[in-house]
Amino acid sequence: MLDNKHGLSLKDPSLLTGSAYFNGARYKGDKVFAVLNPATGEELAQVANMGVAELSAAIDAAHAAQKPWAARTGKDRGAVLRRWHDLILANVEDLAIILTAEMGKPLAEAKGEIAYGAAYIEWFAEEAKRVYGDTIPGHMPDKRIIVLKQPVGVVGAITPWNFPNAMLARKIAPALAAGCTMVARPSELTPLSALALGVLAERAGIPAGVLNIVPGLDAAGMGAELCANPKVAKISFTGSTRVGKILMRQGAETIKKLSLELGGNAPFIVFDDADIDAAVEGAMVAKFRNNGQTCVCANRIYVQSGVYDAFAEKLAARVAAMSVGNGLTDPVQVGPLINTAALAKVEDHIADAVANGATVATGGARHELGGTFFHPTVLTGMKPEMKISREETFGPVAPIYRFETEEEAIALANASEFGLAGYFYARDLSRVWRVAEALETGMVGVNTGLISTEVAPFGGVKQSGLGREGSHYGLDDYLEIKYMCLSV
Ligand SMILES: NC(=O)c1ccc[n+]([C@@H]2O[C@H](COP(=O)([O-])OP(=O)(O)OC[C@H]3O[C@@H](n4cnc5c(N)ncnc54)[C@H](O)[C@@H]3O)[C@@H](O)[C@H]2O)c1
Ligand SMILES: O=C[C@H](O)CS(=O)(=O)O
Repeated sequence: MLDNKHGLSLKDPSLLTGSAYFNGARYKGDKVFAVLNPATGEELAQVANMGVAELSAAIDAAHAAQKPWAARTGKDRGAVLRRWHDLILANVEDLAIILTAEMGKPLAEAKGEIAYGAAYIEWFAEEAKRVYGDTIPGHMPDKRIIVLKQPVGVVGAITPWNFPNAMLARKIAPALAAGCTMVARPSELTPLSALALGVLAERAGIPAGVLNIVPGLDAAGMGAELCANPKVAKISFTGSTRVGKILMRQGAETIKKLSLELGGNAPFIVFDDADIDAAVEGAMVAKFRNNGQTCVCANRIYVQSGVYDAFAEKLAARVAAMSVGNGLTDPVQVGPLINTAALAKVEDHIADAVANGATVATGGARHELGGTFFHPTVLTGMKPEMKISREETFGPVAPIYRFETEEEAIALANASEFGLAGYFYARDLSRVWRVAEALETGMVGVNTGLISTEVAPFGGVKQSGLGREGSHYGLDDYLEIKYMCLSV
């Protein structure tokens, strides 16, 4: 698809914009940065390099817009969100092309992400009408107790590059449904998807100042401003645990509310009573979705001794058959890694494992396409002391560890400071309950490798984050509880 704007074949070229959007207006300025296509290295667009001054202006706009936005009924806010949802789905082809071009995931996965992000908007368009309070029997005859739920106020959002549409939609939707306003700073690697969402938000009738999207290279400075500015009530962050800790420290000064969706290191356990073919299919999804660049990806695969060889052989065969290429031009399963740093981490994890006795069952090397393309890889003979056991690979490497007993598998799975997702395959019902309850994760997939949905509470424990996104729980993170004591 190489015609019209920036070499992309878009039905609506106005969706590809490099201008920041805040206070209902677009800003480009003379300071810009380039966004590159990771599959080709070509420049896609030049994007406004906004800084702390522009971010502060956007925060002022969000603050001024918040009370009028909250004063509208939940039903009215929901109707605006619904219009935005409908516009996103009506433009799914263009949004997916922009997403694949800047992030690299195959077009089919990009379309899936757009639909997934829109599902959060649809969900919270409905939830906007259900911000319920309580009445509590008074503690004295002349007292009446009412519990109100009110929006927290201005929300600062910072999002990652791996799901540049859905990770932002999953924050904007509950925030605006609750009556909050938002200033969002997308990843400098993939700002175009966020800016396209802004174009459609304006068309949907989201008022000026309610949603503000401010790209910029100064991630640390802009994050510090969001954390320090007293007009910002809450930080909603999705990204690495490393940055999450920085934001927690910076937000402490003004007691910022926090939603943190951080790093993972998901265990994927296959017991000897599992359906092995189903487990292989589950591992393919849990490991290789988005080329392994997903927070809930299986990072460690533990297989019980009796089925180890059969599982490893089947998985290696499926992985070896995966097609690799430019997700924009070819119907491939695996695109490029986002950048050379990601490629270096994948190679480092493989080299460390092999140096400590692991075997490459398939893959293990850069792809002939060059750039950041890499052969999907399966490693066997893995040991807990290897780097890949304790670090999030965030790439297409499936390390398979052998275990003997259920107790050993649970101990191995829980030996991590992370606790986002975990998966296991087993058919014994008592085992299913024992293992699901024992895993120290926020989410557990049982006989499935795909758990992400807007109807369920997404989030982690330990150092994988705070709070939940999606489901009816997801609105709570954007609401304050107020208790009213009425003398009658
Ligand atoms: N739990 C989840 O829902 C979830 C979802 C997607 C990604 N992630 C995690 O995100 C990571 C991959 O994404 P990434 O590479 O974009 O993460 P990252 O933490 O490097 O960057 C995330 C965002 O923070 C910004 N940032 C970087 N340094 C900052 C600072 N000092 N202050 C403020 N902002 C700063 C980045 O520019 C980016 O916009 C992985 O660890 C992955 O597990 C988690
Ligand atoms: O990278 C993790 C995101 O949360 C993606 S998903 O929600 O699992 O699809």
